[in-house]
Amino acid sequence: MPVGTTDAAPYDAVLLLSFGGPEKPEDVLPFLQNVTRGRGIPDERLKEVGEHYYSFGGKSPINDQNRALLAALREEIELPIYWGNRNWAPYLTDTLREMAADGIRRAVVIVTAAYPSYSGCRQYRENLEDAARDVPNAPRLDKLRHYANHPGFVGSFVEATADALSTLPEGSAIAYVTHSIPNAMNDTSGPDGNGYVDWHLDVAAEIDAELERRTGQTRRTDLVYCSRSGPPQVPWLEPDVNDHLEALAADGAPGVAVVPIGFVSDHMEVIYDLDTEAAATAEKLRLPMARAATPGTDERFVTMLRDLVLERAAAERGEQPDRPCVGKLGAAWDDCRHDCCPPLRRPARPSAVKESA
Ligand SMILES: CC1=C(CCC(=O)O)c2cc3nc(cc4[nH]c(cc5[nH]c(cc1n2)c(C)c5CCC(=O)O)c(CCC(=O)O)c4C)C(CCC(=O)O)=C3C
Ligand SMILES: [Fe+2]
Repeated sequence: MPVGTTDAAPYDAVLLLSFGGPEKPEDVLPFLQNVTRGRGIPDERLKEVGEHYYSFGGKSPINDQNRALLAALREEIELPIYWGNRNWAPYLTDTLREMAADGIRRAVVIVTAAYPSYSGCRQYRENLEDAARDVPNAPRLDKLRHYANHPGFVGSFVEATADALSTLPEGSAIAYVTHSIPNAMNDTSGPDGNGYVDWHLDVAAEIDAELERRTGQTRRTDLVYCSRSGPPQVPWLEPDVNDHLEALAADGAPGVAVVPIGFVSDHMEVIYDLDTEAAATAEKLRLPMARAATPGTDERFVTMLRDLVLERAAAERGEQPDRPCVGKLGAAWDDCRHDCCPPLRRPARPSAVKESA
């Protein structure tokens, strides 16, 4: 049954908030400027990342992924669902303006990033604040809890990993992959620090455990990283997926399932850094590799998002909803603390979404 307007009270809309990406070659440079403004990314790295986009015709997959997710969500949720991005059209400010014009007073925000960190959480909230400041009568906004350890998200990756392994030789390894971030950013991720790595390790352990329950087999599994950026002297989370493939090949691994648990859909990092670059590394090493699917519009993922909207609505009405989660970390907080996931080089700014003290 689709979620009706009564179940979702006090919300009168949903906002899908994403990163955004270029649609055509002329968009690539202005997009990269939006993303990296004031972040000290070396020109070399920007040129390189620009080439990743040009090699796909200047078009990122992320916007079409979000259009597909919107269509799937609209089948499940009867409230109006809006879409806005941090770094490309439809820009968040325009979306909030449209919501205000439509008379939306209070919306629940789905972010297409599942884990705590400045890049995946507070940066989205700061951009909401910046956008809301420019919009008279902007709606009140609540962001869903981090959902990486929700059974819907983990379940989707369990199936995808099982599918990938089924195409590989017996005894193949699993490489869980996420976006690298500066070590210093991980140090302050989540309310107690190290949240980015801890959450990924917990999700990986749950997928491992479920696959072991199903098959009775254990195998080598690791958490590794892609898409490192920033100046070379700044330490980022390692090992890089390509170095890891070298290590697996040297150890005689019969194959590897590459499982992008850090990504909710096929972003550029997935189709370039994994499907293009890492796949070429594996080929060179003659290491059989299969990349597991991302959640995208998988039914478990879409149903999870619907359930999280209902859960949050119930909590805001003062009820005590069930908060499904797997792993050892427990369900995430609804409202982030004002001091969690701070920016690296300046104090935390106010955020448009509710925070706890
Ligand atoms: C943790 C994390 C996620 C996952 C959470 C989430 O999904 O938000 C993520 C997602 C994404 N990152 C993306 C693209 C880029 N990220 C960059 C740069 C950076 N990412 C960082 C971290 C993350 N990024 C960081 C610490 C930087 C350094 C600069 C800075 O501190 O901000 C750069 C600049 C060039 C470069 O430096 O590589 C680009 C172009 C796209 C769009 C892809 C598409 O088009 O499909 C998506 C979904
Ligand atoms: Fe990024």
